[in-house]
Amino acid sequence: MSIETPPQKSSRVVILGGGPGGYEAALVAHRLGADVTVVERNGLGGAAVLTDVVPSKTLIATAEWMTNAEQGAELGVRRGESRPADVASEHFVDLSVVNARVRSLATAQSADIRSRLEREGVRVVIGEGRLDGPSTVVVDGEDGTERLDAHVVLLALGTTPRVLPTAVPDGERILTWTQLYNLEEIPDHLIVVGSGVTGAEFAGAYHALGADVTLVSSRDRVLPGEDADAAELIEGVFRSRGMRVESRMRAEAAERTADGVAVTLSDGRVIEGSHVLFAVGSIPSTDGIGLAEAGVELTESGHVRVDRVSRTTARGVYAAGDCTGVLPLASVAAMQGRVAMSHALGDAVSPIKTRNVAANIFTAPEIATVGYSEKQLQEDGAKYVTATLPLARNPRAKMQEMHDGFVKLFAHPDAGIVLGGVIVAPRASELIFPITLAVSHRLTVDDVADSFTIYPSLSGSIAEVARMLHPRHP
Ligand SMILES: Cc1cc2nc3c(=O)[nH]c(=O)nc-3n(C[C@H](O)[C@H](O)[C@H](O)COP(=O)(O)OP(=O)(O)OC[C@H]3O[C@@H](n4cnc5c(N)ncnc54)[C@H](O)[C@@H]3O)c2cc1C
Ligand SMILES: NC(=O)c1ccc[n+]([C@@H]2O[C@H](COP(=O)([O-])OP(=O)(O)OC[C@H]3O[C@@H](n4cnc5c(N)ncnc54)[C@H](O)[C@@H]3O)[C@@H](O)[C@H]2O)c1
Repeated sequence: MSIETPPQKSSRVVILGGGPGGYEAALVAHRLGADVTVVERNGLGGAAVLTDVVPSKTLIATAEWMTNAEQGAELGVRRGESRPADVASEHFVDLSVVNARVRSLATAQSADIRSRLEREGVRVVIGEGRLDGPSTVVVDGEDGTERLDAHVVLLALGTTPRVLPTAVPDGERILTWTQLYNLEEIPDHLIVVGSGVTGAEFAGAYHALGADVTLVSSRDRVLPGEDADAAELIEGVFRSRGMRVESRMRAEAAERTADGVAVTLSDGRVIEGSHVLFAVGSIPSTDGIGLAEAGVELTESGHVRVDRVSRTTARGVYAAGDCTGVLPLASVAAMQGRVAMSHALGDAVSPIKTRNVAANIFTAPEIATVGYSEKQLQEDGAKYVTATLPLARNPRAKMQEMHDGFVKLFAHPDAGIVLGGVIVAPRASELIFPITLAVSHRLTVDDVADSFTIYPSLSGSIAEVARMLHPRHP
């Protein structure tokens, strides 16, 4: 694919949105010689830092500790002299302390990003921005209204939680995930509606923190978009730990009761809990800010239509991140933003390849994936071979009492090129990298199998699965 790269150094760039799609782009544009302004209505770092990635993964750090503590008994850990008590029961979580830590980490990271941008010479304007045509951004800020003319505009607007009109959040009992971090006590019974990645992560985390959890899942199984074996395993783990999963069920409405919430399900039943969390998807923040008037075309779902170098349909206007609906991950948002600025400012650029993106679901165990999924390979009618090794066969996993998980690889049957992989394991997010390298650089299963791994180590299973896929030519 040939890409025109107009030389536009010393351009004025205005970026609407200070999340990963926006702030990473700002740094690149500044380095490429542009005069850069970032307009943000909340805080730098965006939803990623203030309400989504950073707070959820910080909360999950405590949940992970609790999950590990539960395993202590199996490893022979006892508290006190020869007292065979269950270690987990000796610990409880003080949610007010956990959430204070979550909020302070998020605020500090947001402040760090702002100072980094300003130190490098990027101007930050706090206020609500909108387009007035393709090359002017109008900001309603603390100091009144300001018009910013730009050669290049980047829309990095992100999304906000989808809200059901029959279950309007009140921030106390009926919640979106952005409102969870003010809770002072672990809910007695948290009903989580939606079993996508957000719902599954919070359901797992709150269960580990000590809440009773009911997960309302509209599909046959939780995590419908993920590798089927991985999703089935996680649902099994959820159930075996005592979580209730209401499958093929939708929440129709939620209302407050005297001491909690009542959630009406699609089969007419009403389930009661102390709190309900709605994790039913997100809406792009693209409405009412002059996009259509400026020639920026939106898709039916309200996302900004972009090509593989992040151009919108309006000349000089680019878009990055969740507002494009390409792949809602912080890493992808940042990559789209960098690609947009490199393209706009005439630097070398390669179009985004979402095939190489690694992603992780922070349940316990985690699910990490990279490259082609089995579903994509089947839909494309691609030739592939696959092998899976249960974690329980790995010596290190046995030593650590890790029972649930596996390593799975997909490869081309003749050339042996690694096409994709799935790891379900504690800290799978850290283990996936060798497979990411293999997928990105078209390494073969033999390349992976011939590399030394530590004995004993979980990564030994990656080499062993690769060995199982050694192409045999007649
Ligand atoms: C609960 C949860 C957990 C997640 N965990 C992970 C994870 O572990 N790893 C991962 O990679 N991804 C994760 N994601 C996805 C990740 O949060 C998003 O992909 C990422 O935030 C996208 O970045 P962005 O820059 O597009 O948007 P955002 O981070 O949403 O930033 C957009 C910014 O634009 C601002 N804005 C919007 N409109 C205007 C306007 N008109 N004027 C001024 N400012 C405006 C908003 O205030 C916001 O700050 C998670 C998502 C959720 C919901
Ligand atoms: N660890 C991570 O990287 C991470 C974490 C969270 C989110 N994300 C990103 O955000 C994206 C969106 O994930 P998400 O989970 O927020 O949204 P989603 O749209 O993927 O999932 C929402 C789920 O709620 C269900 N649902 C909708 N209405 C319902 C109702 N009334 N009752 C019951 N269920 C209902 C939907 O069928 C869907 O399965 C993910 O694909 C991922 O890319 C990433």
